[in-house]
Amino acid sequence: MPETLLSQIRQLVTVDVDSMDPADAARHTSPENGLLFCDMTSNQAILGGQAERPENADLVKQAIEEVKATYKESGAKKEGEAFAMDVIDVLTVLVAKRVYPYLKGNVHAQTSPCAAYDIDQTVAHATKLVNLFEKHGIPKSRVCIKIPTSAESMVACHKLKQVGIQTLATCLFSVPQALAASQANCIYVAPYFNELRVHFQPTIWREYANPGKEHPMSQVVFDVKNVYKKIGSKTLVMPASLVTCKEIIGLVSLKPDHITISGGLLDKLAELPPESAEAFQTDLVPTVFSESELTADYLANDGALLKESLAKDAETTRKLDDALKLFDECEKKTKQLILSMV
Ligand SMILES: O=C[C@H](O)COP(=O)(O)O
Repeated sequence: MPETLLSQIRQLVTVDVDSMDPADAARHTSPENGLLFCDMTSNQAILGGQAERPENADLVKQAIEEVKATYKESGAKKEGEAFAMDVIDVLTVLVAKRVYPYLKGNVHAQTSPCAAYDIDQTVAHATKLVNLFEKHGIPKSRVCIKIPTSAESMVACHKLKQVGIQTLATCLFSVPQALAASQANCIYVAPYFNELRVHFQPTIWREYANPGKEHPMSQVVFDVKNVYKKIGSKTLVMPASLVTCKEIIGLVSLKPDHITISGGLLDKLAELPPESAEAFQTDLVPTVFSESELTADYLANDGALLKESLAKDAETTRKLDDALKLFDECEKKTKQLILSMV
């Protein structure tokens, strides 16, 4: 019998840590007993939070020195924002490396929001990140690159698969995005249960008495799972952007493959008793999609069909664009911090 809500949830779904803080990972694992998280997810907001912590100043300085040393070797002469971006990439690896011992799966790193609507830039940034992880001893097979689910990005994921780079389609709010991600052979999709802004502006977060049934994203997650089953997709569903334990219980009732949970919510789950089996059952009914919707090629012509679907879906487009804007603000803030430390 599980002793806590967290241990119960771990029996029902693969739990990942949505944090780059090794203390969060350490509190809920026991490497000597084989209790580990599967993956560690991250994004520009999570990395920025780590970069700002005074106790991580030495890590930022280490990243700065490493980039300067590589410039010396190669003769590169980047300054300002371009230099700061190189430092962010190294810092991402150094920070992720501290959580790696608590994982049996992948470390995740997100491509720059600036690249989100450009196929070549996304491919280049993802490749650069994987190479940096390998340089620091984390093999390609244990790295997953998180890429926001625009049409261009999904074409990039398809290209990255050809060179053995694992990807996750993040900031996902619709079934067509999930179909495109599956066609791109992403290993995961991350439907955002709440739009990213709720973490920056908590007053816009809306509470539902029964999130697993009433929250509009529950139906999307449920439909993605069912559609994937129908088409025999290998892409795994890893919901993200959770605010409460109640949301997590509701999501687990939809039987996702994974769920990524922040340090604060892991702590709360570990303090709560297990729930009844009924709490993890759903009475949602899958939406019916036509054969042509399921088999259409979303990636052809640089993702033309996904572009069309996003153009018709104002809500998904707004949430995706807003997440990219917030990630961009976080990335810019981290760049300023780095430049102030040079
Ligand atoms: O910013 C926090 C949200 O949980 C987003 O999740 P993520 O790390 O999968 O992007």
